[in-house]
Amino acid sequence: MDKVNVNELLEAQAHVWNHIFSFINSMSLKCAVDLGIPDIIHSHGKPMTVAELVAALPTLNPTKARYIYRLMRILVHSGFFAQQKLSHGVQEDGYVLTNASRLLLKDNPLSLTPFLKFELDPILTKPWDFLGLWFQNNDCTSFYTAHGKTYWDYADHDPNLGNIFNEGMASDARLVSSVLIDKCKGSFEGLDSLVDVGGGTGTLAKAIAHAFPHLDCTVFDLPHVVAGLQDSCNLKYVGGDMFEDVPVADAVLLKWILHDWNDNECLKILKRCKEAILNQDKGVMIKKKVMIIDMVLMDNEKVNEENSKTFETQLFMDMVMMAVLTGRQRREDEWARLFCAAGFSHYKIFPLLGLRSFIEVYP
Ligand SMILES: C[S@@+](CC[C@H](N)C(=O)[O-])C[C@H]1O[C@@H](n2cnc3c(N)ncnc32)[C@H](O)[C@@H]1O
Ligand SMILES: COc1c(-c2ccc(O)c(O)c2)oc2cc(O)cc(O)c2c1=O
Repeated sequence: MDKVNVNELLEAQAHVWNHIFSFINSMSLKCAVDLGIPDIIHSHGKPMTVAELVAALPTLNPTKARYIYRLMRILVHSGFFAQQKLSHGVQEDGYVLTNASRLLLKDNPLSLTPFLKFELDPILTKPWDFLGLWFQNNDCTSFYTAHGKTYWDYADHDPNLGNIFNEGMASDARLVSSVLIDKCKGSFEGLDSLVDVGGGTGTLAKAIAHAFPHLDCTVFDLPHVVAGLQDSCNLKYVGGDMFEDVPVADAVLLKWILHDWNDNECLKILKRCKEAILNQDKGVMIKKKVMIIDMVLMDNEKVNEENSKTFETQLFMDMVMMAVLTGRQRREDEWARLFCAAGFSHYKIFPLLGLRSFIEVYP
């Protein structure tokens, strides 16, 4: 302690405090979404004063009205709302949306609210309280330590969790599909068939089938996930287990699948995918491939001030995969080892999806 000067001591204290309270950012955001604040400001159509906001909150207890500006103050700080002058010459400010809060509007087709609701549901946040204990016991995940059962057993007895999960995944798939179809069009051209392995309820495959009407698309997921879902012209649902067998196609898509699983499990999945594309007897005209949408974890040495928030978010997701499932995020060298071990010859990474990349892997 002697060697640390007073400024350094106080800076260190501030750093520790900031991290002690960081969860308040997530929870304040969840609170604003629970109260419907982004939609209320959006419907107002012009900068909204705190008094107008308070008056428009349908379920607000009147004794809490005087606290709303404090909730808004932290959310302005974290970039979810901004303040603008009401009009020329008027002193008072009103709240407006930012690009981030526009992504939380209920009617935005790309809304991330379902993903927020899934990730911040108490069932998913409880495991964080048990992380320390998990490091000291034999449990497979901190989710198990918190709840006494795996995520899958929990979901079996709580259908609501399955619904929140599917809606969260579908909301992400909507955003990704809009970017993918725009930026990676060329990757789908020339293919006759595609299977989306672990495709959930089919949000991504539906968008691809719509954008490429000549492409036969299959959504492949566990039988209970696809049960009762309706096929349409160039889209069909198939139930099964990706560790056993994957339907044949020119290309296999794996979005947010491999990060759920450990290396041995990924190897099994990738081998089944390779068999699926090689069993499609089409000669050499079509370049068969496995298409992966997942994170490529940044190398430590490449992290700088500009990209440090992106790296932090990637690390958050890596921790989520550790706490809830047995998966992980992987660096490029870790991906390359997996592809090689599964018998693929080469790969290309297209860093076009923000935190995630589009990776093509060739047999
Ligand atoms: C993280 S979700 C990803 C869903 C979708 N690809 C997306 O990104 O929106 C993982 C998906 O894998 C499916 N899944 C898990 N185990 C599976 C298995 N053995 N065979 C096929 N699908 C499986 C789950 O049901 C779930 O829909
Ligand atoms: C709760 O588990 C999470 C999954 C998941 C659930 C069920 C399955 O059969 C899976 O294969 C995966 O997936 C994700 C994916 C994410 O990108 C973030 C998550 O928090 C989760 C889960 O928590």
